[in-house]
Amino acid sequence: MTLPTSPQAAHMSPMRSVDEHLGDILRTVRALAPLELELERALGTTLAEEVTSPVPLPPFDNSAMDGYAVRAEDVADVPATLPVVDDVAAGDGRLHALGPGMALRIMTGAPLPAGANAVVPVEWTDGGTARVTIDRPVQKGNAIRLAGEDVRAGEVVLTAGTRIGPAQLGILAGVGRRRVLVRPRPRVVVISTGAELAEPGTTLAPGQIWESNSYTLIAAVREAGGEGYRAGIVGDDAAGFAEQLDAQLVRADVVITSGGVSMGAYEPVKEALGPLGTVRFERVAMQPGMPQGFGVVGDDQVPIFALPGNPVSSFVSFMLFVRPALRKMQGLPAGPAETATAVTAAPLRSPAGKRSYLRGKLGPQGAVTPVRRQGSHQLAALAEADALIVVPEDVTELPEGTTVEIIPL
Ligand SMILES: Nc1nc2c(c(=O)[nH]1)N[C@H]1C(S)=C(S)[C@@H](COP(=O)(O)OP(=O)(O)OC[C@H]3O[C@@H](n4cnc5c(N)ncnc54)[C@H](O)[C@@H]3O)O[C@H]1N2
Ligand code: MOO
Repeated sequence: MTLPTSPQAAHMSPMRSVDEHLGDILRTVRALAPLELELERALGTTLAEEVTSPVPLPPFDNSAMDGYAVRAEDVADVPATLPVVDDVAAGDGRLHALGPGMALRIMTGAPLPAGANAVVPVEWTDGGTARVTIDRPVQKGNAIRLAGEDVRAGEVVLTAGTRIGPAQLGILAGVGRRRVLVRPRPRVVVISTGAELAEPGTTLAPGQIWESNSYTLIAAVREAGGEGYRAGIVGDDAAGFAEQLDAQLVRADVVITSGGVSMGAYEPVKEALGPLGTVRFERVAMQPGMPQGFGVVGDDQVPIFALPGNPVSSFVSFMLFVRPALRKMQGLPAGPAETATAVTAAPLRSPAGKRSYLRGKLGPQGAVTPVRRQGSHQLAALAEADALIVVPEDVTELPEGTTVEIIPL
């Protein structure tokens, strides 16, 4: 049997910067076409229209409390006893009018009767049903919610590009909408490659490890607003990978692969995608995550991210490159991962010529401590971290007490 040969390191092109690679990606991906969805399905999507209210909100003047609708003038001298002429409950569609010297029992949300200018909370009265004695005077307008004081008719309540969360769904329903035009959540298929990978929950055979990247990546996809699908494990065979990719393309807006992109003899992703000419494999000047592939595949030109297999590398690559792409597809502002600043609580080292994303733990007073294990395979250390510490390409050593950029996780 002839073993496949490794590509020759001598012919490698220079590394691209993180910013150049992200630039290529953001120039390639497009916002997904808008789609009308029922409200029940719209959580987490991004609005693709401006939403206005067809009516004022509240639509009519109404009571903010359970109590009695009165004219404030009639209860200026207390105690005041007034006849209770009727009851108005929320949802009462009758036209009520209040004459001088009278009171109407009224509930929260009920329409304010014509002629009334204040509501006395029941707690300030004897609670009478035929006659009521009121112990405290009220100001005009007390406990009244005026029509339009939340939203005027025709007013914009949500602008295009707004991410729909629970409160946004509430106002959509509140202005009477059943359906809404949104950019959908991108459907992202994750394919893990590697002959050594076994499903978690199974017994490990010699040479095997449990597959973890797809779980991390799918969770990260969900947090970034997408729908993640795990396509399972493909071995180190390029034909098997190509077949799986083909089968998955029908349901994917984006494909992420992990593994099979470095310099080994068995690199199925590189082998299958390289010849297509639409996916570039490059070395990006970063640590971890140096080997990266990106391009488009299939008739629909589906963006594909071929991420390195090391667990920390694939996660960091997701945060730097895939997340901004998913944001752009959702019509959200997309650019480099957002950073904050922190002060190092220990000295740091970083390779020359590469931007490092060290795993760190945030502490009190804006301090960040690098976690003890910084290997690309050290997944437990990643799980301990809550920030990536960014060390620029030209910096190799940082003393304790240096202000650094961090990417909160
Ligand atoms: N001669 C060279 N070797 C390597 C280079 C290089 O430049 N020259 N780069 C190294 C770097 S950096 C990285 S990162 C890795 C990337 O490798 P691949 O993307 O080809 O990934 P694999 O070789 O398949 O796997 C790497 C590592 O990660 C483990 N792995 C893979 N997939 C999973 C998964 N789904 N769940 C958990 N763990 C996974 C795999 O077992 C390997 O240990 O290449 C270096 N080598
Ligand atoms: O660049 Mo690889 O991503 O460290 O281990």
